[in-house]
Amino acid sequence: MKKVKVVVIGAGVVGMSTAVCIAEALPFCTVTILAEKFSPDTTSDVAAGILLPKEIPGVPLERQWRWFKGTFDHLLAIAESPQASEAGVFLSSGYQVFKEVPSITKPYWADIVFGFRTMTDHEIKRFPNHKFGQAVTTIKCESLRYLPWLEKRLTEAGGRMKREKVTDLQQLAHSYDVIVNCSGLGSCSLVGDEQVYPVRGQIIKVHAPWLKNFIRDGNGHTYIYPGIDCVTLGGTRQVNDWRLEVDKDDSKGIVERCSEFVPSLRTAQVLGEKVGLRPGRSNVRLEREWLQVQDRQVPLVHNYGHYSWGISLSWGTALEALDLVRKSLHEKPPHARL
Ligand SMILES: Cc1cc2nc3c(=O)[nH]c(=O)nc-3n(C[C@H](O)[C@H](O)[C@H](O)COP(=O)(O)OP(=O)(O)OC[C@H]3O[C@@H](n4cnc5c(N)ncnc54)[C@H](O)[C@@H]3O)c2cc1C
Ligand SMILES: O=C([O-])CC(=O)C(=O)O
Repeated sequence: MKKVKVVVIGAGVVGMSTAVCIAEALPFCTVTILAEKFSPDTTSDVAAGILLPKEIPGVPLERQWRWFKGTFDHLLAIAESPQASEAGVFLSSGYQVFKEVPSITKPYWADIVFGFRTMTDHEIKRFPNHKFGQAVTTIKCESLRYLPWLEKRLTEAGGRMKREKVTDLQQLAHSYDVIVNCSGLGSCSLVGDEQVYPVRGQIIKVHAPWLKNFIRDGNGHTYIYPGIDCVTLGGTRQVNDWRLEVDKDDSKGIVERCSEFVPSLRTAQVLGEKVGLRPGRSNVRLEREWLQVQDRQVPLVHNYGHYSWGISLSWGTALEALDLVRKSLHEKPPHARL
């Protein structure tokens, strides 16, 4: 039987997860990833990798719940397997603290993570500038390990990877039966989506093995995430800022703010600094359209615009993209139904 040719554009956490989901679930498909950049050079490689999303306005909560649940359960199974260390996935406990009591005190994912609770007065006293906090055990997924591990899994499932910048979807549709667009920020030029914009984020990796629990300021500007090889300090959220160079003033600000939480960080050895451009969008675009190519219509599934929550929602959104691909193979295109 002739195999169905699927191409996935993008090799960040969204593209890799989507490609693995399709290749493993639909063995009658050959899956090819085309990407301009692979690990360790994607935005996903810069991510701290904590699973702690915020509500995305305009997306039904039940759908967000599914995206997060799908990701959490998938990564939990890895965290509890002998592959956890190679894949860079582990349980991580800590606090999210707020200067003012937030409007949502119990997020939609409270029943998915472990041990979610409001911090006690005794605990919050450790953070004198903060009034309210949440204690939680969630998952940390380190892309620098996780992406190469997913690449291996994709190859084992028969998938292929090729470095290539895609500029013309029509052209691509001549060679493939299904196109899946996971190009993140690249979607602003690839599909002309004017709703996509960069949100620059800078982080610092430090040697501070004495820190075991994470601390995140509820506004998402300051965070301390202990990881496997180092502690990630962040961050910045600069809207429409395309600079990929490290900004020394940003670094100073990050150390300053993190040291207010943990003074010993002031003298921690710096191991590296990184910048990533988050694919900003008011909501994730996860839908299917049909591309008219001469006399046929090719399904084009979009899965991009994950902003600050790409790791947190990666597997769940990949599962939904897989559903759209599966449906497209059974449905007749609207044009053919006439
Ligand atoms: C500092 C920082 C910290 C973060 N921390 C977290 C966190 O703790 N938890 C969390 O959930 N999220 C976090 N994020 C957000 C997360 O990194 C993003 O949401 C996620 O990386 C988006 O993944 P992606 O695969 O869509 O995009 P990317 O990783 O940017 O991948 C896009 C892929 O598409 C390819 N591409 C683009 N255009 C084209 C084209 N025309 N042709 C071919 N290939 C193309 C690129 O080369 C790349 O391979 C953080 C982000 C930053 C910057
Ligand atoms: O906000 C966080 O905790 C980490 C993150 O997702 C980001 O910087 O985008």
